[in-house]
Amino acid sequence: MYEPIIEVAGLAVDLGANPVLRDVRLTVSPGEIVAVVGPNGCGKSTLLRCLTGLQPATSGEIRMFGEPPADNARFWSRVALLGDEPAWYPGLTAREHLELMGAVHATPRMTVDAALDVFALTERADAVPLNLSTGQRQRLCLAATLLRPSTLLLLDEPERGLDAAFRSRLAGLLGDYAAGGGTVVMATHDEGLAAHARQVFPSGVTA
Ligand SMILES: Nc1ncnc2c1ncn2[C@@H]1O[C@H](COP(=O)(O)OP(=O)(O)OP(=O)(O)O)[C@@H](O)[C@H]1O
Repeated sequence: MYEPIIEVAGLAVDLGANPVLRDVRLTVSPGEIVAVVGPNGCGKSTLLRCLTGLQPATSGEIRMFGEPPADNARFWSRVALLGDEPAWYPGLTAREHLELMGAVHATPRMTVDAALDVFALTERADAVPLNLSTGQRQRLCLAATLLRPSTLLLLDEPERGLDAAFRSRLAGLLGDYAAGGGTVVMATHDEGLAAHARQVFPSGVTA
């Protein structure tokens, strides 16, 4: 049976007096990779926040896995979010941050050593995040997001700080995730990442 993971209809969001989103329509099926694209300020991050339930809609309907998004354990057991850079735990190394992620999830998608390898952090595993470069910190964020079990990735500008080679590698990693049955929705300015995805504008118009 056809069961979309995400259904958005008539979504409108006002932030203060600012009409940010109007009449957004979006349907996402399992295994899809969707890139939310468009210029700065067009509402990409706002749409992603609405999908998590962290941003209330002014009007319209959002269904995630068939029900309204809810900030609860059941929702977050299926959804892995990459948003802004997180607050880091003082004194914990890159490896220890990943070990924490592995420890709180019964079935991580990969081992810590594999995540360090995939995200090219093995040589810097014993550094604290604040002593990593911007791109290395972003790779650590991505490693933590991909290590935890999920069926839906919501990624806000996953390319932030990454060099061209790693952006290309990321496209492959997201393709592998989708090939394994996962679904990806990302806001991105990266044409390479978007080229591997179905592109939508926050206005709901398909590219
Ligand atoms: N708290 C707020 N009050 C009023 N307007 C806001 C608020 N937060 C964001 N906005 C505005 O909402 C609009 C959409 O912002 P959003 O971050 O969703 O855009 P975006 O498409 O993700 O942009 P970018 O490509 O720069 O990341 C912008 O015009 C922004 O200035």
